[in-house]
Amino acid sequence: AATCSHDYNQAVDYWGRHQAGVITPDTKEAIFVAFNVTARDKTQLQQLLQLISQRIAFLTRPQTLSADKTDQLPPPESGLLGHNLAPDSLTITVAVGASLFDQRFGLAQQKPKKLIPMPRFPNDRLEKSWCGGDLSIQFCANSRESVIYALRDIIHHCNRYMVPLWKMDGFLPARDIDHHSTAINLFGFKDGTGNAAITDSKLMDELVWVTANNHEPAWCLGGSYQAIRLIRFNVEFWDRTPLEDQENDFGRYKSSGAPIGMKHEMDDPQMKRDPHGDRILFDSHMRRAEPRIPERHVAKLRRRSFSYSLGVLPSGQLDMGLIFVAYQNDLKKGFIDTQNRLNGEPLERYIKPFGGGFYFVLPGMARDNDYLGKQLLES
Ligand code: HEM
Repeated sequence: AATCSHDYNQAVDYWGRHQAGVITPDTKEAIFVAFNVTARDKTQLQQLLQLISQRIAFLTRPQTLSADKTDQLPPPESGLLGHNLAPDSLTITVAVGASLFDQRFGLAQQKPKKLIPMPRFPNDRLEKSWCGGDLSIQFCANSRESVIYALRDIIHHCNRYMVPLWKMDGFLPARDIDHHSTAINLFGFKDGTGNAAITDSKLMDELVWVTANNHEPAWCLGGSYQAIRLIRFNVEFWDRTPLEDQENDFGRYKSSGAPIGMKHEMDDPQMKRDPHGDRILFDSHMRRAEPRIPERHVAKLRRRSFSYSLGVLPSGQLDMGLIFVAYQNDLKKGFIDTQNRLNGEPLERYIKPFGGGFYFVLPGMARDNDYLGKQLLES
């Protein structure tokens, strides 16, 4: 008989050299929220980061709530998870935007060298209310109520010092997470096949984590640049597009995920044996993003995207698409150069980026008496 063995008590360590949620395993649910900081000076900013860090330490481990309550006061927590707080693989990842380094907190000298506000790329139609923010917080877990609980808790404890600007809910197919298969996106294609393996720590240092090689301010070591892009899909148009065109747009088969001309998802596309782009078109998403000239990982980033699905647009079309997320230790060689290679790709007929931002994921914190951003504020 089939067994359901979902372990809600599963916990992901929040401490370490790096924050969790960047190269920890994919989850079924996510929330991305950008905040503006209303703290008035550096001391209040420090209090904010300490508060967030304490909440992360609390929320990401199993807890039993104490029974004492006063009916004359608001309950201390939302109650969404009942009496036992089970983290369900919750990770909370905090990153800072370029605007945090303006004159308010005296941090201009400490700004990560490559951190800039997200520019407009040619196919973008950016909506201001979906862009930027001083902070980005990524919540990931395997159930919707777990990420909502964590978001509500953090806002409850920290709203003295920050206000939410925009929020987007994301998901990955539960069946793919449960089966450890590559998640299928809302175009029906396996998304993540070409990603560098999170188990290869040397490669993660080369692509994702800031190391001494990146010549960043010392406090940045162990951090990473986060690029978030909110990308709307025209799924009605896509669903009327012939399969061959869909597959040529990506350079991979829809059902197997194999590179065109190959059998299996993980097969090498052997682009050297296709020098004229007869098999995998030069214009395909895969070949533009990762031309493999001369080597693998021309795109120096690691993707960790989620799908989103909202309501109906004024046009009567469905509002759904991708929360594209990339982590890299060099925003230029990672997201920006890759996006510039993709500009003008045939896939653009079906996609419209409308929001997001660039942020820098703070280095990790130690298990006790530490807080995120300590190196930044005390450097
Ligand atoms: C509408 C948005 C997008 C969709 C639907 C999409 C989907 C896909 C799919 C299906 C693949 C092939 C499977 C795989 O290797 O994961 C892929 C590969 C890739 N995509 Fe995207 N993607 C989107 C946007 C982007 C953006 C904005 C970037 C970066 C700027 C990007 C970078 C890459 C890279 C680097 C690969 C790996 C290619 C390889 O290693 O062969 N994608 N994408």
